Amino acid sequence: MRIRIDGGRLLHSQTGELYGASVCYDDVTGKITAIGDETIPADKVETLQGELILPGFIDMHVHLRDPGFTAKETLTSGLQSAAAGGFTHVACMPNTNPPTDAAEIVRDITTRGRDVGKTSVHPIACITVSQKGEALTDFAQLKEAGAIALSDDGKGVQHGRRMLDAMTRAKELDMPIVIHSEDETLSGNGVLHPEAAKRIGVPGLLEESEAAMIARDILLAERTGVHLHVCHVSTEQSVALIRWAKARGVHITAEVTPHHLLLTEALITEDDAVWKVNPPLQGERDRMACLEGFLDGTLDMIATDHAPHTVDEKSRGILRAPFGMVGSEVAFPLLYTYLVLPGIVPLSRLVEAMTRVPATHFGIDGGAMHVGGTADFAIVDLTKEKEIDPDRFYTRGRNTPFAGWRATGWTARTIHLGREIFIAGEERFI
Ligand SMILES: NC(=O)N[C@@H](CC(=O)O)C(=O)O
Ligand SMILES: [Zn+2]
Ligand SMILES: [Zn+2]
Repeated sequence: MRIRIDGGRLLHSQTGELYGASVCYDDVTGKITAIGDETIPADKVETLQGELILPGFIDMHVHLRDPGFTAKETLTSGLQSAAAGGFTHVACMPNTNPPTDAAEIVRDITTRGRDVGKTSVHPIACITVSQKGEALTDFAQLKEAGAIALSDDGKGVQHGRRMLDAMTRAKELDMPIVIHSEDETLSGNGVLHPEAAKRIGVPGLLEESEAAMIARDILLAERTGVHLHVCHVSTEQSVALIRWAKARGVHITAEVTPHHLLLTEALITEDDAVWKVNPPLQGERDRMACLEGFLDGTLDMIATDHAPHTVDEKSRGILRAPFGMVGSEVAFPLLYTYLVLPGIVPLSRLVEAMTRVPATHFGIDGGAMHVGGTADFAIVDLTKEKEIDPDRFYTRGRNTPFAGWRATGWTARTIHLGREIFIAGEERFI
């Protein structure tokens, strides 16, 4: 059946302007069949009230916690949460139990993810067996099973020579190495930015631990030619190093999270683990450098680092609670409301960083709107403003410091491969 959506607004990929247009797609082939006006023939017509029809969002960094930590999240709840945030593709990190270090685990996530019938999931497999930082996993088998990239996210690969071996092998197989940059000899048992740590009375986590590791891996990426992707960049020094690496022609990409673009350590005035995230919220100078890096393309894409934990775990105080914040459902509304509306970031930059850019760098079929392309849409309502209420989340996680913030730009509907995977207000099935 050919379905035509009238009354929506599209973002012009060249000019960055919004314009009214009708989009027609086939719900059997899952392809866009026409972009034009209300005269395009169709079997069914739906009419919007000026909502944006954006390409489905792509998030290269989520934690779905399945297998092993299903009290925090399941494939079902995590992918439903992603769909509710307008995402049609997510890449999930391997710090599950068991960790994604073997082909059968990659296949299990892919198969069960497909069965959920929501957002597509692309497993990122471990660099080292059990994420122990020692023996390398079998990259060829992991790739063959469908792993999109390799990472030990949650911790960094501490041993330099082993990372060099990993990059050499990954380059041969044309697989990206995705790094959680943390030199543990510097970060130690730190939990917050040193300033905030002093206020709360917990150990500080040195900002330098991030850039130190990025510097090492840039050098190794230059030597090996691997595609190096840097997770959740948070400091001014890291941005400067990545900018330098790009100028040298190193094959490097980087992501920044909504929380590192919007929050700083100065907000942490009481011992509430809702603020605890790795890398930690940094200083205002770091936040501004991330913003600048995001605007000039040094930080290529937005990734949420959606990291759900249980209410119980997050009630243990900053020292004892696990690191992490949820992100899938609030990413676009927060960035739209607090960066695009005040004129800090152009809408076109935000949208490309959540669509075309990750699609291009990771070879995902999506991220653009053109005839013959995949019918993947985030239909976004810019008129409805509401308060962020974690109790209404689709994710099992409630851990967000943005609770109570007002935002607009909520996803009204998400369409993936021509099928509706989310309608605002739909029932949660967890
Ligand atoms: N970001 C976090 O604070 N936590 C992540 C781990 C990670 O992304 O490094 C988690 O798995 O909970
Ligand atoms: Zn990480
Ligand atoms: Zn992560």
